[in-house]
Amino acid sequence: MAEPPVVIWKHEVERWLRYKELIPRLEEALGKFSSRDSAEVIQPVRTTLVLQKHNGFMGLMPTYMEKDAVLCTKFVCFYKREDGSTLPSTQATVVLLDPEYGNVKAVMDGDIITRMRTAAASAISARLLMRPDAEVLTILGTGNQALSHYDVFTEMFSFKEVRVWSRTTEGVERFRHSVSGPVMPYVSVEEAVRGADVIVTVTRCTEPVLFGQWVKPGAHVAAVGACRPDWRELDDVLMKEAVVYTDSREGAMTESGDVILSGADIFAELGEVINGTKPAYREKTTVFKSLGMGVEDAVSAKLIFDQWKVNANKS
Ligand SMILES: NC(=O)C1=CN([C@@H]2O[C@H](COP(=O)(O)OP(=O)(O)OC[C@H]3O[C@@H](n4cnc5c(N)ncnc54)[C@H](O)[C@@H]3O)[C@@H](O)[C@H]2O)C=CC1
Ligand SMILES: O=C([O-])C1=[NH+]CCC1
Repeated sequence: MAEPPVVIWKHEVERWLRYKELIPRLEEALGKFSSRDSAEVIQPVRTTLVLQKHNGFMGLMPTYMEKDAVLCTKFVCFYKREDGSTLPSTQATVVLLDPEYGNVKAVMDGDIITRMRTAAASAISARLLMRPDAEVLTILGTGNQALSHYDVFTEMFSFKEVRVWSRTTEGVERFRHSVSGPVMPYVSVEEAVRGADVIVTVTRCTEPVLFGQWVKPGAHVAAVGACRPDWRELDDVLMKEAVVYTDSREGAMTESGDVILSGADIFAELGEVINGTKPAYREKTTVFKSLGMGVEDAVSAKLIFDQWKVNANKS
């Protein structure tokens, strides 16, 4: 008989999920996804329900990795919050199942998973697409994703300068006091991004906040927010001038306002660069349009569950 499911809450997810182990697994999973081999990864574009009354959405993100025996789904609710709202803008739960029996093995907090795997995917994009001599990183936004992106980008790379922008002085000050290293605060987007080699956009904007005319030629942009077909973070100039990479073509063509409304071409998936089937144009201006994929949650959940099991058996 199947064991009852375990519940792995936030503090345990924080304990067992580490960028050092997550990044190589994520990179491998992105490559498997882009190989379109159904024995490696089956992951449809997420199903999204509109929560009209609450100005939000629920995404259901199932993934099956036959060879790795991983069956997983995430439920993620995300909202277009009013300014000043204290309600969370994203909440997620991850469910790991046994693919043979169909029983639930674990229910996990999905917030930390979402923060870390999203930041890790952006860091992989930067490792592949930024210029090797990149010195200046700018983060637009100061919320949860901004914090996880700061952590992994400063852990993986040695930027000489890290800048952060928020619409308010309080936002940048809060961010400055939450991170463990140096950061230069900005309240003008243009000043924050002029001369930057890498720009991360992690806002809840629905209209463009980053304009191509401010972006240094050859810069790399990891665009993480704007995950609805009518939401934008980047303007048409940037989308059309840059070489556009994404996590999933189907996902981007269905959900990304930056791709759909600008009419920009998608050059490649990150997994195709990892697999060596598409080039990384480091010397050109590049955009990685991230929507988030179930396979990223699945490899994170397996990593956490395996570590949890080893350690539960010890005690
Ligand atoms: N690509 C992916 O895999 C994922 C994308 N996301 C998206 O990333 C974005 C950030 O997520 P979190 O950091 O969790 O949200 P958050 O609510 O913690 O932070 C959002 C940030 O955007 C700022 N902001 C809000 N409205 C704005 C506006 N109109 N103009 C400029 N800045 C504005 C807020 O002040 C805050 O700094 C959201 O759009 C979310 O949907 C979240 C999870 C995964
Ligand atoms: O992949 C993900 O979890 C999300 N993408 C956009 C909002 C949440």
